[in-house]
Amino acid sequence: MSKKRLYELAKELGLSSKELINKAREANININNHMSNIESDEEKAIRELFIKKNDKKTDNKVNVTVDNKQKTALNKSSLISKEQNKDTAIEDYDGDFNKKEESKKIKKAVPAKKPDKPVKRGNFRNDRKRGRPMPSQPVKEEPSGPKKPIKVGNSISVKDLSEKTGKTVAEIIKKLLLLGIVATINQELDYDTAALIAGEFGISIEKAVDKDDEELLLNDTEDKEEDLKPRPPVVTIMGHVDHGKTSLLDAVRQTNVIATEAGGITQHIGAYTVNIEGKKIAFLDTPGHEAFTAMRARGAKVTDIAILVVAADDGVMPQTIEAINHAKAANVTIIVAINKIDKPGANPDRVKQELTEHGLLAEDWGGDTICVPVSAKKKIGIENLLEMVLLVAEMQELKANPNRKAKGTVIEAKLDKSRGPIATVLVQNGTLNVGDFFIVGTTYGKVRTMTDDKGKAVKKAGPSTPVEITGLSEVPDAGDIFIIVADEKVARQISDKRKEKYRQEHLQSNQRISLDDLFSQIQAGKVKELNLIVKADVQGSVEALKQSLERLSNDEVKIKAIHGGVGAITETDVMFASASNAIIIGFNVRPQAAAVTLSEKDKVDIRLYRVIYDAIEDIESAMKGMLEPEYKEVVLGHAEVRAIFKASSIGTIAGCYVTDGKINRNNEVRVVRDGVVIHEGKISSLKRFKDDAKEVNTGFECGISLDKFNDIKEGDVIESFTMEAVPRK
Ligand SMILES: Nc1nc2c(ncn2[C@@H]2O[C@H](COP(=O)(O)OP(=O)(O)OP(=O)(O)O)[C@@H](O)[C@H]2O)c(=O)[nH]1
Repeated sequence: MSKKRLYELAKELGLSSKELINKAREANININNHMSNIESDEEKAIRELFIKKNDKKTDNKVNVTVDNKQKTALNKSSLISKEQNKDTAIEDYDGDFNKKEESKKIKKAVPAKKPDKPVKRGNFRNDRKRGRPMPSQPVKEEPSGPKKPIKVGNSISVKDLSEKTGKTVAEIIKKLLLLGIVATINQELDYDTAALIAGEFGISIEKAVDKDDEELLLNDTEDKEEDLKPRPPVVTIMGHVDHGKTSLLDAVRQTNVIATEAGGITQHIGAYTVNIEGKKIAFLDTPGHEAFTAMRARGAKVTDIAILVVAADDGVMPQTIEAINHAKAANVTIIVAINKIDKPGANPDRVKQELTEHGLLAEDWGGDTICVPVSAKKKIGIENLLEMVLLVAEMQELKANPNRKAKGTVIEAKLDKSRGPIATVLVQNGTLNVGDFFIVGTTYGKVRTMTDDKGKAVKKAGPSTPVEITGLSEVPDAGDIFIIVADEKVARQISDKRKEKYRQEHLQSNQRISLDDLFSQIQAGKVKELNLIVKADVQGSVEALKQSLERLSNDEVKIKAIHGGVGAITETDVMFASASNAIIIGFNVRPQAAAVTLSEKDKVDIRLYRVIYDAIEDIESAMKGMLEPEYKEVVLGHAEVRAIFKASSIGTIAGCYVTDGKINRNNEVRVVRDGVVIHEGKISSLKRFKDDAKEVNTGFECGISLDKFNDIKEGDVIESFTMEAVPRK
């Protein structure tokens, strides 16, 4: 008799695998995971155990706890074994209420589940970034002012300082006036000024980390266990090139479209949701581990499950291994889809064999990695794969609280000509509503419209739902965290704070490159690279400019267009330029007012053009200065040493006669004795009689002293010269 898998038995009993494992463990039947095989006597014991338990429950008049999930399992199990289902599942669970009542009672019964079953949830997995508890409240002030130091971030408004210190606004403004600062109630004071003013009142001040302010503003609270509801899993598809990632994504999407809404036109918004017998799975649409890792690098944790596609005719390849490592590093469960099983050369066992070398042991070989044979092309095994995804998701007990302000991650973002900045956001917790104010990265906005992956306008989006939104003030980056805030003021405040922080962190003071003084900066700093940010009215111009400008690079100066985009020059562009010491080139676009202000503050050079050629020519000529110029020595004149005077205070003074050209005090000189250069250096003093002279011309006498050189003799020739840069071609 073939052994039964635990999850199969769970299905039959209408339980989650996790519940069954827990129950089995109570009875000392040791089972590792939902894929474990169960001996027939164990199966019997479990059945008995469960039936007994259940009878007890019915006796005690406790509602049987079958949630929707289990109900689906019940229904599904009927496909497998209708008879058994009748015998065990329905009768055992339904106890004394009739079938019609079932769904109503089932729903009602859910909350009773917890107290009824004190099962320890050891491996509770939760991918949401949990909000930290609120920082302690600001110190309560006594009328005389607080004893403990008050916390102030990088800046604080006069009003807030008044509140924190317990002093009136007038008192603070008066103190400021005494310091020569004319301030208004809403004026932001920097930390040092705030500290000074507080000090005047005998109140000490402490630097608060910016985050504290932000956390207070975000007012993010941790969800209570009882508020958490199951949420759909979020899945990423990874694998080696050509193993069928895109085909599989399409196959999954099509399976769903045919099953649920025939003819529905799907939109590519970066993610989509599939519906499998009432249960949802969210798929991220960008295949490959690069996108996954780029997101993770930005601190975003989006994926719950990774489907690793391995072509059955090709086996484990370098990117398969990479994908395994990336998924493991992110602690994401891997399900293997052995693809292309329709091909004549397909060898699933070889794939499994190769996977063992990378720490993935197939479950039918005794391990716990689910491997599903599929053909993306022939649409074989897709539903089975999706069922496995749901099974793993169930084990993970993924949960979120739909009844709170939404929080999520940007999956994709772009600038749309007519609609402005657009982002696809995956809601990870809470529910997103049209009209919500949000902060995302350094930018903010208000959800104006929301569209789902079927192109349908929606008003709400719950956990694990991807939606495309409009109403952003700028285009965010993929991986940016998206958080709903109380109102526009808070959104703007946090955005300002983040922008300022970003600016502070990336500001390399006095190292700004500008086209005008590029040359001298290069000389001083030996800069060999010119970073450009290119903004233009249309994508075509962006690309054309980027390419033409980068083509100006040569061996000595590299031109790098580090960023290109369509639309006005924004504050973010200036920040980016500031951070990367770049020059902004605008073609047929204007900078926004805030961008101009910031560029002046941060000394970011913005160049605006209406003709591409002008832009190229400008950079080209700046580059000529930028190149380390070739130097040529130019001799300016000679003077003959005719007498030597020693002065204790100055040292040796050479009495000279300028024979040709001129001697300029600021130019370099060399001392030539019998045709040999014995010294090169600077003039320390040049005099005509008693007076200092700047320059002495041919035919005149003068007194010359040299800097750090006294060994000068009668008959020496002092040659004045300069180095002149020769612009390169
Ligand atoms: N016979 C067969 N061919 C398949 C199957 N799945 C994908 N292919 C083919 O394999 C090739 C690569 O498939 P893609 O889906 O583009 O693979 P990918 O992994 O997305 O490739 P990249 O996007 O280049 O990384 C295509 O020619 C597909 O038609 C399958 O199940 N059976």
